[in-house]
Amino acid sequence: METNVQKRRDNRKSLRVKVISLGDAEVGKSCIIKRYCEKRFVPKYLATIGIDYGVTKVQVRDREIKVNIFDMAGHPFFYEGVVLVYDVGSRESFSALDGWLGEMKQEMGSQANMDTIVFIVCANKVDLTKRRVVDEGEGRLWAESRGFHYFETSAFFSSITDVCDNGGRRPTVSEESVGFTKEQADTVRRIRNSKDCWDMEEVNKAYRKLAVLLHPDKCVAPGSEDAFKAVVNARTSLLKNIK
Ligand SMILES: Nc1nc2c(ncn2[C@@H]2O[C@H](COP(=O)(O)OP(=O)(O)OP(=O)(O)O)[C@@H](O)[C@H]2O)c(=O)[nH]1
Repeated sequence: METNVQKRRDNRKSLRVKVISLGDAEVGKSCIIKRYCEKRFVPKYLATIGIDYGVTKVQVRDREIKVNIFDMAGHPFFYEGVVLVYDVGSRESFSALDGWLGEMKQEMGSQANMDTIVFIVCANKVDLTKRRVVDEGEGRLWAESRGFHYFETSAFFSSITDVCDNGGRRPTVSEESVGFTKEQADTVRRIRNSKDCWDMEEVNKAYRKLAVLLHPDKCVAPGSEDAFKAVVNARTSLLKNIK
């Protein structure tokens, strides 16, 4: 028979964490959870109607962690982890992540301490390479500039069983910890999203500053190489037009 001391010791070792998944419809949240919890892929689409759709146990060092995964479903209780999912073939689902974060903050209320929550971003459906429209650099930059962990996932060929190994407090975002500055991240985003022709005056003024900021020798922010090339190309084409 188990003694009380033994029971207390087991309780101390066993932790329960609550995780929610957020993201647009059909990005693959249920499939990721099913795969993680049941180590199998369920290729059927069923619109999520319940709230509790995944329970699993993981061992992290000497601790057993019971992971309960819920969908959003409007239940304002405290979460230790949030899995933000988007479909790499849908820019809309990527752009929607800010809205999901905002909705979550609103739901948690003013006492919410977001710093104690571990955020995981799953760029899902990476197996469908031909329809991919959000590349790794862009997704990683969005996640890492907020101190979130980033994973490329596919319910077909990978799992996110590493997620709980990163448990504990969410790393605070500092320029030292992510390796790039906020200014560098904002500039990479601005340039990569720019569809307009460059204004010559802006380029002439900004080229030197941008080149210093984004040069691959100086900037390790994901996507910075593309951003640097875009700056160089813009300058080159402007110079051609002037000649
Ligand atoms: N190719 C591919 N298809 C996937 C992947 N993950 C999910 N799917 C498909 O995407 C569709 C939606 O998946 P779900 O897991 O139901 O999506 P959901 O985000 O839970 O959707 P809601 O319940 O509406 O919120 C299904 O038809 C899945 O078979 C993936 O990694 N690759």
